[in-house]
Amino acid sequence: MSQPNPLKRAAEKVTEAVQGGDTGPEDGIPGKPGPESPSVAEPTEPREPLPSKPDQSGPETMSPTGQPTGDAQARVAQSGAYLTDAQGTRLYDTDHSLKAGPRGPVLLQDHHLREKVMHFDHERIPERVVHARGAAAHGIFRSYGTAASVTRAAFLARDVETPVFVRFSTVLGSRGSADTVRDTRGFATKFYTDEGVFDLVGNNMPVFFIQDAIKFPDVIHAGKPHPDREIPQAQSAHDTFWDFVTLHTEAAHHTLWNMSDRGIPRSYRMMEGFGVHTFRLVAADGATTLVKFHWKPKLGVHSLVWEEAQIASGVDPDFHRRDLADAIEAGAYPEWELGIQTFPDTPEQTFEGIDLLDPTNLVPEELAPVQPVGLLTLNRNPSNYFAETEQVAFHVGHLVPGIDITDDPLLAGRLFSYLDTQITRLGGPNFPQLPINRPHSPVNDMLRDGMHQTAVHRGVAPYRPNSLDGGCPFTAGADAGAFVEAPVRVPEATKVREAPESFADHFSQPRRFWLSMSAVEREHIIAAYTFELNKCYEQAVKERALQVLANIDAELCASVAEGLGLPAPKASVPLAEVEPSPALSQVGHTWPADGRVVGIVTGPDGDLDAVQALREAILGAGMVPLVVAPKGGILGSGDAAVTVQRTYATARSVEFDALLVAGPPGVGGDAFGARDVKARPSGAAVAATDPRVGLLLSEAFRHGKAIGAWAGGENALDAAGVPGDAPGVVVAGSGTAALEQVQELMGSHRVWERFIAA
Ligand code: HEM
Repeated sequence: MSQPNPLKRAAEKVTEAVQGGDTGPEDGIPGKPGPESPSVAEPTEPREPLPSKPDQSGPETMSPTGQPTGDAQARVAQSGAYLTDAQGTRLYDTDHSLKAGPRGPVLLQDHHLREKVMHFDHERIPERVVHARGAAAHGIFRSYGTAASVTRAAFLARDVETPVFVRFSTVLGSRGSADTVRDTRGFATKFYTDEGVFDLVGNNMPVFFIQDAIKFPDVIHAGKPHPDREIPQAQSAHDTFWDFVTLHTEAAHHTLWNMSDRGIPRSYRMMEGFGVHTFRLVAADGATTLVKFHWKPKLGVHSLVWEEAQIASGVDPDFHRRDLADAIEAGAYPEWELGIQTFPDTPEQTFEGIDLLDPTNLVPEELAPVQPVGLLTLNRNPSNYFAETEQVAFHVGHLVPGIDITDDPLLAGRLFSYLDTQITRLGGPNFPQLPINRPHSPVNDMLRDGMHQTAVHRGVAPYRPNSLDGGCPFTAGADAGAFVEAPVRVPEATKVREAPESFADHFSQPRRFWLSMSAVEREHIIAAYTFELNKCYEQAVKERALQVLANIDAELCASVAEGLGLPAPKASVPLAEVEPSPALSQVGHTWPADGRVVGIVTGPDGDLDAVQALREAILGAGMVPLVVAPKGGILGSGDAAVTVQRTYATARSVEFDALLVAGPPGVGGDAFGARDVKARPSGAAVAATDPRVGLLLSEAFRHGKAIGAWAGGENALDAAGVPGDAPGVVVAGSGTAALEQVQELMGSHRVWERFIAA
């Protein structure tokens, strides 16, 4: 990555987060006046402002046109040295209700109690009906100008910088569900352009379950917990999900993506994003081009393995949220290139036989290369989760001149759904006035009043034309920067409730995806189907699922059938002849190790000088070192002192991309703190290894992580049953030599040879 080495504070920061080292802000609230308080006529409390944390600046007031005024008075209204009630009256006590004597009943007249509890009672708003669980960040999008020939969108002209807000999410789970469940991930970007807000509301998969939005309530009903017991949470491994996706075989492609490693990303920072639908770009001269949007992560596309995802759901349900926030706070800003695949805007709207209006289709990059058009950098965490991440309102209808829609029937329903749901979720129609949703370009609408109106509109004639308010604002043509719909011809047709014939092929695209996978990715897919279908109770659902798989690939079907203990059916349609698309596989590419997490496992008697040198080397390489020791605190003293970030009890393999095992100064020393374990096992080799370290190492080995050891650290490998000569296991003469080899191994993300299928 291009930032200066950013990770100096990462390790300490992570420690603070885990160990609760951050004691939080001071409240700056003055104490209640003592008995000798002077009379009200002589205020003697300090007049100079005390430090006020957290920043409670109120929202800025809005101009009549809905713009922030920057009015300092209004912002000060919710800050300052003194705690006040909502009306700005200073409080002397907020811990005791007003009572008739200390042991007496609480008085109804306690207006402060009522206000405080009333507000608390209404703190929650409905969670999103889908994508409820999410994490977000602010950033900048800088365009390369390479799209300027096909779109007149000003933010895509050369070297334009546009502020953005990006929210990542899971789809099925509730707001408090775990991050690492198997699911599609949302990847929604709000561009605050000079021409208005553009939202690219995409996913980390390029295809969708259904072809028509009218089925969206159905597919979500099927995926959400069962309505009787409200289980399972954030899971597709249940009967109703599989019932739906096997009855609606158009879902076969997206389901296959969900069962692949894409369903369990390693990090939001390491996910691709897709606009899914085909959009239409409009150039300055009015020429139109069909286009699909792609986000390509600079750190590469990486996934967890299923066991890691399951462990993380328990040991750190906030795994992805924490990863994103920590990386940004440490200055390791995640980056993605925005790219476009372009297609001629023909009346058929197909490309190489692929129907571009069918959102269950992707176009292989080998047929239409992704052309980079700009760089997204996320560089600031939100300061308030509710105000920003929860209240942000994305909408596929937030378009700017130069970007238009197509007749994809799934997109049509979305154009209705987002605004509609936000009226309930955000409590009325004025949510565009919330700070996170405000455009950065001037707003001069004629929308008035309504719940939570914060603008103080002036004038008497909110209609156009008028002759009272100085005439009326101009409406602009395309040449003056207006959004003008591309004048696309609508075919003459009869009204029907039907899908086009070209939407009927549900299996050739999933077959291409399957054939494009490496052996190890196929093994993961088979395991995922087998796991999920074994969680279903209904035999008929399992049998139908096998029929869908038979129509994709015989080997896939036979392997899953074997795991289910059922016979494999024959395909009921001819299997399509398709060319694999190597770009779809995550294996076989080499990626930078930037931002990766390397665990250094040591004990109190470990080679601390080497550990210290290793930390520096890891930081210098743009990665994050985390020292793992028997307990928290500081190991050693003086120059060799090493801060511990993870203890043996808290470290699990999922958190690390690689492990380095520090040897003791003298081989045979008690480097791994077995003394801390009550049930210490006997036997010389085992005695040197804490069983929790054994678990960490054996997990890391199973998960395909690169592992290095030096100066006796290999004893711990032996004790954990990790063969020193296995692929991706390095025993070196020094910590830095081990790191060098481990770093190279990390380029391919995992040691794929360790997986059975490889
Ligand atoms: C290509 C298909 C789709 C994609 C890529 C997609 C993506 C997303 C994303 C990323 C979000 C979360 C936005 C956020 O972070 O706030 C979201 C929310 C939502 N989506 Fe979709 N979605 C798709 C299809 C649909 C369809 C067909 C409908 C309805 C007909 C729909 C309705 C919704 C609703 C109601 C929300 C909640 C919005 C809110 O409460 O603010 N989506 N979708």
